[in-house]
Amino acid sequence: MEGIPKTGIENKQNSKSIETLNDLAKLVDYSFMNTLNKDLQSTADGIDHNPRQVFSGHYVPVKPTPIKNPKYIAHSKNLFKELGFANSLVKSPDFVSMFSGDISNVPEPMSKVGWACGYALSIYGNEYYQQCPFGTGNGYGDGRAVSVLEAVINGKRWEMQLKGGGRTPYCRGADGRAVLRSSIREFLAQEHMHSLGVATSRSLSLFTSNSEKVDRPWYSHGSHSKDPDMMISEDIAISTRVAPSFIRVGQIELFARRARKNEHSKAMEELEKIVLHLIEREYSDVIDEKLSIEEKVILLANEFRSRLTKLVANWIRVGFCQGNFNSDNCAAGGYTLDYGPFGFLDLFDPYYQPWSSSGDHFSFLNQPIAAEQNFHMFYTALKTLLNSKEKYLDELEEIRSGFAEVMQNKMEMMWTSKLGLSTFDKELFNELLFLMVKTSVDYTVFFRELSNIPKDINALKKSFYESVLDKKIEKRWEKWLIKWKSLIDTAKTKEDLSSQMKLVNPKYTLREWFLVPAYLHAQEEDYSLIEELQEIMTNPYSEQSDEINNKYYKLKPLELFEVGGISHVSCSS
Ligand SMILES: Nc1ncnc2c1ncn2[C@@H]1O[C@H](COP(=O)(O)OP(=O)(O)OP(=O)(O)O)[C@@H](O)[C@H]1O
Ligand SMILES: [Mg+2]
Repeated sequence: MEGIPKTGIENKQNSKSIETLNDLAKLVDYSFMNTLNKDLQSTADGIDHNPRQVFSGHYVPVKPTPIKNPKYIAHSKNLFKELGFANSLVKSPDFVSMFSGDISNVPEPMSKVGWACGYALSIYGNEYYQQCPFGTGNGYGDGRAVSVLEAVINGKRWEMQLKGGGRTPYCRGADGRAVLRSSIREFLAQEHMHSLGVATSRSLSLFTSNSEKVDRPWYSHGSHSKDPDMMISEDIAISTRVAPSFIRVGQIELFARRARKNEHSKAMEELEKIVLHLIEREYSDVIDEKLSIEEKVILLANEFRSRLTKLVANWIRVGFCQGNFNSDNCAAGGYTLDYGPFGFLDLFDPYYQPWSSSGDHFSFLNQPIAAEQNFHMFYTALKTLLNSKEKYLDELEEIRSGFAEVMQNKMEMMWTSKLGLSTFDKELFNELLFLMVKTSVDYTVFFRELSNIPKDINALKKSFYESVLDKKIEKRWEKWLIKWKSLIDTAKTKEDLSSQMKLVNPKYTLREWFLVPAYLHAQEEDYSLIEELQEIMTNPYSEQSDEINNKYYKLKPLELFEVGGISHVSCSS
């Protein structure tokens, strides 16, 4: 299992557990402030909450806006343990203040001002400027995400970022807030993905406000409408997410676009600085500091290609669809970022897409292509740094043009492991795809049942949404199973193979219809379902109690298909 790729910092443990904010303050390290540029127009106090253009610099000092009357909802016990945080820390008044947005009284040397970053947007390989209210791209970036801390904890560098932390210059006139519903989804999903062994940003804590609400478009009960059909008033929340950095492909693009257009005298220097920063934060274990910038760029492209292809193959392995895989939602460290209109598959559908506004671009089995489009934008940005040096341009081009093949290999390896085989069998796989679509199969239940190495197709029928099978299709399933059995690794005992497959095919995934009651109850101040889901979904490969099995290992009820807010969403807020 792997989480976020290692940062290469020596794995030094904290000398003692972190019980107070003062203990945490001793570990802070804002070294990026020495190497990156601050926006020159900003003032040091960070009271900079109105939308405006940010023309240069890598970050803008921003003071987060606290939520009123913060109330604890959840924290990740797993991440707390990894960081060496005592569980009692989460309820201490100074921790609650800080991670609900009030950093005005944090202990020295913690910064009393946070920061937000600008980034560009490309959708499916096309540069966009329209989403910026000024039409220039200078007003787009972290509109509601404010980082508040960087620290080296247990030998790893972590950045902590409030999502929903109030307006920043990039807010585009919006409120800078996140609602409780979407914050619960993101909070649970990040830790679930980590437990599934998929690289991701992590969840630290989640606080809601006891008294502040905002209006958001949403669906009326049982609505089949594609877009929300009403406005609702929702509680707001701040969740804190944690990663080695939050640099996005879009961020590298922003500086490359400025350099390409020679927008100001430091544009090229700022591009180089952000790329070196990315390498330092996310790739220092594989890229030697002493190499030339060109050599570093080549290694970076190669390693990011490797991480991104692995990431997307992993998404497909666990049935995850990111939903809005634009370049600004694509972390340059190669992990999952932005759990907005994401979804876990119930019914297997290659075109499954939880975000009703995206068409097929970001649909389930198109994610490798969407990733390639983001990689193309990353490549285009990096090219700007190679100073027309042919040798390096050729190498970079080769990495770019090899993306599809590397992706295909990773996909084949992934399917091979899901099927418990040692080599990829195209014919067997294509027939399975056909049958899964034809029979309307539940993706998670099917692969988990297959992991039991059933003697006939009866056990697999548990995963079929189709209750009556066409005779011809039934015969094809039987034939398929016989062929599959003839190909599985006979050197292994049935038990060994089954255990191996169960480590690849999760039993429990965070389906949207599990999340809906959890956030609805939370709106009534009942957080028990959040706790229950947290427990179950951080052990997704384990066999759990019969009660949990009956409740969470099952097909999606038919009446929930095509219902707005359950089967699709139109925005993430
Ligand atoms: N309520 C809001 N107030 C201000 N800015 C917002 C708000 N909602 C979204 N944004 C900004 O709009 C852009 C696009 O939104 P998107 O849904 O991709 O992001 P998000 O879920 O807020 O962000 P992230 O990618 O940081 O997880 C982002 O730059 C985001 O910061
Ligand atoms: Mg986003």
